[in-house]
Amino acid sequence: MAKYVHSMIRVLDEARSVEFYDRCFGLTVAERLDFPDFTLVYLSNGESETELELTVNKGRSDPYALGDGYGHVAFTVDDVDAEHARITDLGYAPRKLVDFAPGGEVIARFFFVADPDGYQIEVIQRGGRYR
Ligand SMILES: C[C@@H](O)C(=O)SC[C@H](NC(=O)CC[C@H](N)C(=O)O)C(=O)NCC(=O)O
Ligand code: NI
Repeated sequence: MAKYVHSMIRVLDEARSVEFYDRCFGLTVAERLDFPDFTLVYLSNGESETELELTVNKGRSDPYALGDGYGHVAFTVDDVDAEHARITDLGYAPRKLVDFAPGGEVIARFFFVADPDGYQIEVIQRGGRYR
């Protein structure tokens, strides 16, 4: 049985990204592997076994092309309305809250917020199918 362990995104500024994921989602650095050309930073909330891996290519300053393939990384929260207000107060400008009902019935309430490199992060109300 394969075990899902992480997703990786490439970021330009390690400190900026670590601060964003800590302030918005309580992720902290579980492991940091530094090499001559790049650094791998593994973020965890200390409970979930899955991590977010940040790759920092040293000397890279031009923004990554995220393309039209990348969608989002998702978190669930206890109170999505309160988190929307809190992340707004932090100055990260989340998009509006959505009651997502593609077939007429609401299947999720969520919002998106862009991380410092432009990766969209989905924040979903916990409950229903989202434990
Ligand atoms: C250890 C494991 O979690 C990894 O993800 S290492 C994968 C490896 N990463 C790198 O070489 C980092 C620097 C590279 N310039 C990059 O930006 O990825 C790798 O094979 N990366 C290629 C990839 O497509 O992920
Ligand atoms: Ni990896």
